[in-house]
Amino acid sequence: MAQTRDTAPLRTYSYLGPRGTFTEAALAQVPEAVGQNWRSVNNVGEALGDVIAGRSDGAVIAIENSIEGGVSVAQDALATMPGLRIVGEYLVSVNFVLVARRGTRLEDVKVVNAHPVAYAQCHQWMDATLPDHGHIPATSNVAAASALFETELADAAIAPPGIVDSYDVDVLAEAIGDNPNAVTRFLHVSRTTRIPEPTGADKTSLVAELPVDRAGALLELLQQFSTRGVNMSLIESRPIGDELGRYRFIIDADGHISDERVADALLGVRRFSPGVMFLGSYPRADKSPIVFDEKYSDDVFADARDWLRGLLAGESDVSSAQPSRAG
Ligand SMILES: O=C(O)C(=O)Cc1ccccc1
Repeated sequence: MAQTRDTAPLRTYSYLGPRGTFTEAALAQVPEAVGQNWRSVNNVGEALGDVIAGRSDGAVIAIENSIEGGVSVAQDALATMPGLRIVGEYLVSVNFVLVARRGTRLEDVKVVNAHPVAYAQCHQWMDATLPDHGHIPATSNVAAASALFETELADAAIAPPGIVDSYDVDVLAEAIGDNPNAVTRFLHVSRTTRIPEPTGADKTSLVAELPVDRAGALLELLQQFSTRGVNMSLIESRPIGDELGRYRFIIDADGHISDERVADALLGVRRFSPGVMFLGSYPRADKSPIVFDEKYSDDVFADARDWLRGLLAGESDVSSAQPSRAG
């Protein structure tokens, strides 16, 4: 096993490769991964499988794009592979170029290699510029370009701008993404059950199923958060897959599981949902502090609990009169 100078073994992190992908740029932002062993893999399931099997200590996976929305394969993998925890999130700006083997002209491009998420983000440009093109899916943005040198099935590839540093390609068009401000959110996933310390700017992710055939069940799920003053930054449904019409919900809530209001909301979800999975509490990539109403602060929850404990212990209710809280 590889060793550092002080003989501590290097940790291994799996990422969607090969080198030069946006996922690698996200991994480069993970402080504990710097200087460690990076393992390039071909898909999200392989990266998470490495973590579960102990081949890697962590994995970085794309989870959401500002144009395309949730990366469903990553959401489904997290919801169905037990033993994983999210310990961090990172943002990477994504933009794309169209590249080809040297000498290819744009008007000769008939078939394009592209990662499906990248392809979806360039579809306006592709449809306007190459209206009759075909698409071959690639495992990653860099694999799309490298495949140009393995087969001639495609004439061009959608790739990150840095591709020119590693491959001998012509750039046929730059900035072909439909939105120049596109951002992808990546998760750092590990096997640890140790929850990162709260920072005041945290996020909690979970997956919850609804009780079947109950009117208002989704509203009731949302109420678990709203009645504790917890904002949700994401809620997305994904089919469970066993039959039509059954969904699980992927939820990101503002705050940390050690915040009383978040813990109380999780207890509510646990009581209500037939299938709930805690995915982790971790610092937000934008470091923006969570804003919440004073009546949902930790002190107010603790005060209410003390009051109840006192009543159960036979204390009089009079001494614990609390200052009134508006709202
Ligand atoms: O990491 C990459 O480069 C990928 O191929 C996955 C991807 C696809 C589109 C946007 C961000 C990440």
